[in-house]
Order: sequence, then structure tokens, then C-alpha cells
Amino acid sequence: MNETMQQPVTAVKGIGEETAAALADIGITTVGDLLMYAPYRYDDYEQKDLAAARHEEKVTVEGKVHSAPLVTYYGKKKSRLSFRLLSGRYLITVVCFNRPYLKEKLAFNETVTVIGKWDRHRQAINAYELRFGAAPETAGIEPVYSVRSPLTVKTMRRLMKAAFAQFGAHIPDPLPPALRRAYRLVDKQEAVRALHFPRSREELHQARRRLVYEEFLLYQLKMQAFRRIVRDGQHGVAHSFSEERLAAFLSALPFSLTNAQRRVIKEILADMRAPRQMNRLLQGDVGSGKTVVAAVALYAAVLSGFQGALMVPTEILAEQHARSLADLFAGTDVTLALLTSSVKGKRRKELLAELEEGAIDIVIGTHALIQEGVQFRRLGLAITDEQHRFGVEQRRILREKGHAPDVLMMTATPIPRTLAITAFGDMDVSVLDEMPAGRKKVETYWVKHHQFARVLDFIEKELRRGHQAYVICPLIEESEKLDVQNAIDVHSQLVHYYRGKYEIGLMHGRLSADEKEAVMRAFSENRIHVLVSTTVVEVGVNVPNATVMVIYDAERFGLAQLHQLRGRVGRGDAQSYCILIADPKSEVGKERMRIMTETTDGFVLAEKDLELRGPGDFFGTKQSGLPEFQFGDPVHDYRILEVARRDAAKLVSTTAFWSDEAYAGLRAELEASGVLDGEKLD
Ligand SMILES: Nc1ncnc2c1ncn2[C@@H]1O[C@H](COP(=O)(O)OP(=O)(O)OP(=O)(O)O)[C@@H](O)[C@H]1O
Repeated sequence: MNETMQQPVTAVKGIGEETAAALADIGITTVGDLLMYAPYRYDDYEQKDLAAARHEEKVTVEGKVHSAPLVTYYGKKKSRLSFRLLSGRYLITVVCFNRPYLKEKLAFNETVTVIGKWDRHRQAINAYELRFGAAPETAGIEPVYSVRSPLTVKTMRRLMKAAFAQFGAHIPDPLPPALRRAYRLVDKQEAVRALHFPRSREELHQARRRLVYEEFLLYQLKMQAFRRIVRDGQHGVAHSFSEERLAAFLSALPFSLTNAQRRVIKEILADMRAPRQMNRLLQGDVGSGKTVVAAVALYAAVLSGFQGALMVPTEILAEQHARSLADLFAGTDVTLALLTSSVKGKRRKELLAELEEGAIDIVIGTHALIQEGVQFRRLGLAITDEQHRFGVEQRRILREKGHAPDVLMMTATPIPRTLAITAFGDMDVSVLDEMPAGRKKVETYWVKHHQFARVLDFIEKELRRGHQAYVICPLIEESEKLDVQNAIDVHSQLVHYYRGKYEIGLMHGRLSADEKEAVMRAFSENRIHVLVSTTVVEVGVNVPNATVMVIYDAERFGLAQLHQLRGRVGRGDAQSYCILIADPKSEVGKERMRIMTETTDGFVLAEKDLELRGPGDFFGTKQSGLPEFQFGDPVHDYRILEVARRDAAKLVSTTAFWSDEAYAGLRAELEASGVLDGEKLD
């Protein structure tokens, strides 16, 4: 924004102190603020051919009064006025409520313009506005601003006209012509004009496209510039490790890596070799094989003489990861340790001492890892699994336990790429977008509660084949106690049903860590055939022999959570099944069940979830942490967002961007935001 735009609104002719105060009330203080104050919607007064209008669509029709108006009164003060209108070749009825006085004004053959809702079946318009005379040529679309008294929409329209007439020609355009040409974007002045005085929907569309791109590009430039500054300013760990030993480790794995795993490992190792601190998010759908990627990174850290830490949200997961890593590192001399809050007393003391001396190479644990007293000798790599469950603060503490160790965050929560780009624009993102070979899609069915007997039969069929099943009990958010009770009830029901044939296990949050561990172990060793559980098994549990996932009251879970639960099966070669038991009442609820049966792609589900529930809900009740934009919507305008991100990355890496006149406008915006001084982003 240049100086002209920075002038106070009183510089606009006709705006006095009073109006200025009213404008300040809605956040407008400068000429620039005023001109960039976008309407929140538009009223469409464009005339439509009634033949093309849909039922209940808002229409504007010009015509001649073709009958004497009729007024009928009902109730105390209510009235209904109607008359016939001849509009082109259509003779239609116009209905107007509670405005009986119009009767006197409506002379036969008089030209009027009617705005209202089209009732296709009755060939009538329910009018909410009636103007005398022809529809003005230019009055197609009128902006509606969000205002606060004493301002009115009408006043705003007038002020905009005045401001644009006086200053429209001085609106600076930060976008260099080359970029505008490349995307056929209108220039800034034209965009602002069309924003306030659009002559057609198309003009408006073009204006919006341009403004959204500019907004996203600036946002991304800030992110990228900020990231460059942070990177250049920090000295992280430059890992250097024996490629041969790493290659030997890879070739000793019980399976060959997927292409996606190979690619992601390459990205991570490149970051680790570099002297700057790694700050990477690894996204991989459930079962895509993130653990082995983590293992490779941890091994690289150990080979270069550092320690590694893997922090996970639950004890079950910590134990499971400790087991899988122990298997993976069996042929090496890596020393592993498990640190959770159940490791107590003498064992804990020893363990902490070993960590501090560096006798332990890799530690796997829960929050216990970030407690006071936990010291590393040389922490070089910190990995967190399921990053949504750890706050930024906890990740920071883990990070600070080393001297700027590399950080890898793993998540199976499929954040749509669009959102990942915006919310995590300051991180590098790797995506495991391929499943290990031989995996079959989990077949998903939606059944009603009264069909439960059939579900039990179905489970039994799978059990006879030697497979196992999970039964997830309803989740009662308000009360853990009821949750547990539910699980106990379902458990005894199943024990009764399968008695003498199969072992039924029970898992819930009230069990002690040892009890949980024992149940999980029995299940993974196939001594328990059906595991009745609350959602504690939601994340990360890996028992490839389990092929059935039954979810009670599935409508109570979010799509992301259902997807996580479903991800507990289909982890081996056998065909797996997910059965959702739900009687949803709402349409959205039904739609969500249908979507679950239609797709197993976590990213598709995440997008759908957003569509159905809005971004805030996807990550639970908390805020999703997404920035808010004035013009753009990161979900619906994701294509533009992606383009803007690529452009921003390209721009900041060129010298031209930092010196050429063509980019002065963009640079000025960056400078004004404080990003270039290393200030934190909002
Ligand atoms: N390339 C591969 N080929 C075959 N099997 C693989 C491959 N990579 C991983 N696996 C196996 O797939 C299963 C799932 O892997 P892993 O537990 O790492 O998944 P994940 O990505 O952590 O999933 P989740 O988020 O659901 O826990 C494991 O049994 C693992 O041994």
C-alpha cells in the first residue's frame, strides 16, 4: 500500500469526522481500508428469462401491470396484495405481503420492476421489492456490505463510489505484470472496481480470482520468507553416517520398501545430512508404513553418533513401537529403551542415567520423555507420532532437550493437502501416498442396530478362518465411566455368544498399564480372538491378523476417527472388513456412513469431512489453527492456493525477487508485515 492509500478516510470527499468514526467502528481507517472492504454478498438484480429460472430462485422481472391489484386482509394487520404482470410473453402473478398501500400506486399498464422469489408451479413471484419504472440498465448486481449503525448499506455504496472516483486510479498493484499475464488476472484497479461495482457475474468472478491469488501469494511469500530466515539463522545437526551400513539395514528388512517409502526416506535423509534443522511433517494414511521410515531415520541418527527419540501419545503405542523397533533392529547393535510413566523406581533411575551417559541409542516413550530429569547426551533426532495429540509446547520441550535436533512429525490424520499447505506452510511435508503391495481394500458395510445378530455371525465366519476381530464400543464423551460400562456390557454379551469357542478380551482406559499391555500382547499373539474395546485402540495399533473391525454407534465418531479405527484392519494380506453399526437420524449422518462405505482413501475422507462439517470440526472441537483469509477459502480455492505456494517458493529463491523493480510491490508488503525481521507469523 502506498502513501495515498494510507491517508485517513476523511481524505475522501464527503467523509466527515462522524462518518469516519462510524467507519473506524468496522475497522476502516484509511482510504485503502475502505477500498478493500469487500461486500459479503451481492444482490442480483440482473433480469432473467423466467423460462430458465428455477423454482424458488430469486429473480428480477420488469413488466407492465396487467390487472387491478387485489388486497385481502387477514389476521390483525396482515394483508396480501396481488396483481397480474405482463413481462415479455409471460403473464404472471405478483404477490406482495403487508404492503396494502401499494394498491393505490399500481396503475394499469404502469411499468414496474419486481424482485422476489419465483414460484414456478404457480407462475408467481413472491415479491420483496417493488420498484416503479424500468430496471436500470446497469443495475445488475449490487454489493451488500456488513455495516453497523449508523452506517447503512446505501451509505456504504455511496462512500465507495466517492472513494473510487477520487482514488481508484492510485490503487497500487503489487502483482508484477508477468504473473498477471501468466494467469490472465485483471489488474488491481479493475479488480477493486468490479468488487464494488460489478457489471456481471463474470466480472465479479474475475475480480475475486485475482484478489484470492494475490492474498494467497502474499501469505505464502511470508511463510517462505520466514522459513528461509529461520533456516539460515539456525545451526542444526549435520548427520553424517555410513551409507553402506544404512543400505545393509534396508536390505535386511523383511519386505521391500514401497516407492513412496523410498522417496520419503530420501527426503528425510537429505534434511538430516544438511546442517540446518529439519522440520518435517510426514503424512501417511493408516497402514502406509510410517514406522519403518521412522526406524531408518533413527538408525541414521545413531550411525552418526547421536541419540534418537520417538514420542507417541499412548502407552499401548509406545509398547508396540518398542516391540516393532526391537524386531527391526534385531540384527544391529542399537540399544533401545522404553520410557513411560509405568517405568518407575530403580529401573527408571537406571534408564535415565543410561540416557544421559549415551548408553541408550534410541528411546521410545510417551509424555514421560519430556518430563524434567530426562536428559540426553546427544539428542540428534526427535520424532513425534500423531502430532495432533501433542501440543506445540510439548514438541518444543522435546526439541529443546537436544541442541537443535532434527524434528520429524508423523501423522496418520489425513490432512487435506490444501490444509497442510496453509496450516503447516512453515514445515516441509512428505507424503506416503502408496500402500504396501498386496494390501486389499477394506470392505466397509453400514448396518442398523437390529442387524447385530448377523454381525455376530459374520465375525464368527472370520474367526473360523483363524482371523481376529475388534469390536469398538460406543463412545460417550461426557463420561468415561459409561464408556467403560458399555464395553463391559458388550464384552459379556460376546462372551456369552461365543462361549466355549473363542476368547473375548476387554480393553478400556480404566485398566492399568500392565493390564493393557497383557491384553494387547494376548491379542497380538492370537490368544484373544475378539477384542472388545473403547477407542483406546484408535491410533497405530498393529495386529495384521485382525480382519474385522466392528464399530458400534458409528455415527458418534468423526470421519477421521472412523478412518483411523478402520485402519486397524487390512494391515496384512487377507481381505478385511469394517462394519459400521449406526442408525443416524440426520441427513449428514447418513451421508457420512455412505461415504465411509464408498472410499478408503483417507485424503478423500478428510476433504469430505471438511465439506460436511467445516474445518474446525475435523480436528476435533478445537480450532484447526487455519489462518483466515479475507477473500480466499483454503478449501474451495485450493487450486489457487497450490499455485500460489509454488510461485512463492520459486520467487523467494530467485535473486530477481529480492532486487528487481517488478517485485518492489510484493517486497513492500513483506516488509510491512515484519516477516523479514524474523518476527513470528500470526
Ligand atoms: N513396504 C512394505 N511392504 C510390506 N509391508 C509393510 C511395508 N511397510 C510396512 N509394512 C507393514 O505394514 C504394517 C503397517 O505399517 P506401520 O505400522 O508402519 O503403519 P503406519 O503407517 O504406522 O500406520 P498407522 O498410522 O495405521 O499406525 C506393518 O505390519 C508393517 O510391518
